[in-house]
Amino acid sequence: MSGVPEEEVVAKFLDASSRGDQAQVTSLLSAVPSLLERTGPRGWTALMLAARSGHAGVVQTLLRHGSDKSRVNSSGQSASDVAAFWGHEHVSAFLGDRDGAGVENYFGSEPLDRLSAKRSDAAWLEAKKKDPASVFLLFSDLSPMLHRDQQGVQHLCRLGYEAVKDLLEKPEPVLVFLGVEKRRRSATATENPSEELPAWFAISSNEDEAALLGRCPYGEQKCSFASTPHRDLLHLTHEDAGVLAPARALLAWHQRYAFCSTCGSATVSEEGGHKRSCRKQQCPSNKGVHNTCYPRTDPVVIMLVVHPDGNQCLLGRKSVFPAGMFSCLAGFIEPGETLEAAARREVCEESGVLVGAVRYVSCQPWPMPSQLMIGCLCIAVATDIVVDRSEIEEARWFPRQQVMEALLGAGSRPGPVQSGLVLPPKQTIAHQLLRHWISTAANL
Ligand SMILES: NC(=O)C1=CN([C@@H]2O[C@H](COP(=O)(O)OP(=O)(O)OC[C@H]3O[C@@H](n4cnc5c(N)ncnc54)[C@H](OP(=O)(O)O)[C@@H]3O)[C@@H](O)[C@H]2O)C=CC1
Ligand SMILES: [Mg+2]
Ligand SMILES: [Mg+2]
Ligand SMILES: [Mg+2]
Ligand SMILES: [Zn+2]
Repeated sequence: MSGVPEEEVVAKFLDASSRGDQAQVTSLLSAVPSLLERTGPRGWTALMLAARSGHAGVVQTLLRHGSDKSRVNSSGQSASDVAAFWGHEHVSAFLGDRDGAGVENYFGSEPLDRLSAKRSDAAWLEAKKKDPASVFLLFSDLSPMLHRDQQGVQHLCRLGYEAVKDLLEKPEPVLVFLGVEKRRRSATATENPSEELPAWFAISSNEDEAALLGRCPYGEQKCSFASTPHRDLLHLTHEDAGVLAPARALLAWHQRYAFCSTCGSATVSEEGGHKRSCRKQQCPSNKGVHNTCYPRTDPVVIMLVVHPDGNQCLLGRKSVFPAGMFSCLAGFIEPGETLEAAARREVCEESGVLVGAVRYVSCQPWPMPSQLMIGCLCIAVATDIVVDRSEIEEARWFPRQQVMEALLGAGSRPGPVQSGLVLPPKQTIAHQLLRHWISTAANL
């Protein structure tokens, strides 16, 4: 390799990575290992270039040689961001700092098969309740029993039938059938049908918390009930968060809908805890199309509003936020309103900014108590800010660079917080919308 100008070798190496020429990448790397972290224009590494074109083999070779996958280009995009933007999911999965492989938003994973057809099969549900393989999640006032493993990771406590048997025997226990474990990927034709796989239930009890902790299979000392849901429930694994979201939302609904909102009579839990019907047979709520018997999901639109110059975004802060924290604007969708209209209305009400195009990005169940956060990217058409102080304390346009620096400090990757801006944690869709904007703006 001697005699060849170094810049020429770098260009050759980056070009081979972007074309997917694995043989040339390997041979250049064995001659000049320091090529691995050399960059081309706008801070692109070989790993980012290979990821952009979906060259899985080259990406793996570069990772094997120790390429740093957390590195970002001059626009703050990692190789994983670039692969995801170009739709190379298989590449972004193993580059993944995207926790929960393929699941974008916390609370959005679906580890259980809901098996909704079985909710009305009372005999099957009864047998499943007594099945020693069934799993029960125990809640006290909407807080799940949690335990911390040796690595400090928090999990939902999985209790067996024997540990909750007496609670199930009480009159009308608050019990919800969540579903059965999903079949393993290696499923064969001879494998058990879904009905035979372990079932999961959520049960709520108003017994003393200390007494409930005594039922924990991992030992009382290691268990606790979450005390601050907005904080404590954001540190579970993606799988547990995906089970918790429907469980908590359903239990919260049972807690608040003990009486019929049409006639005031008592309601009774049916269909594995997925319906509460009025006991009075003639009640209008028991006829035709109605929505008083079914669990609630309240749609909320959450927006990242981008300035027409493409380089700033609008963020607001409520007075209850920690110092320096700003987040995306959000608001409940009202009856008879499209999500686009709700996005425009809420942004205008809270900040005075006018929005044109609205594009859906992704959504997040938010079980505090049962919202569905519908995440959008919006383009502003008028940028003057007039804040509605009853909802928001302050709203501001933030430059892209400042958001990028704050994101690097917000937990998903190590990095100094120099920007003075604090963003919500990565478990929130607000954070993911900001990441989406940074990773899909120009320079890809
Ligand atoms: N996951 C995430 O990233 C984020 C989640 N969120 C969540 O989104 C939700 C909504 O955001 P927010 O900005 O507060 O909403 P809005 O801007 O619509 O304002 C909230 C106000 O709406 C009223 N309200 C409460 N419940 C409903 C309902 N079901 N339908 C219509 N109006 C209602 C309340 O008024 P009153 O109290 O006067 O009755 C409340 O003060 C919150 O629960 C918040 O936790 C918000 C931002 C980020
Ligand atoms: Mg509002
Ligand atoms: Mg709001
Ligand atoms: Mg509102
Ligand atoms: Zn009724």
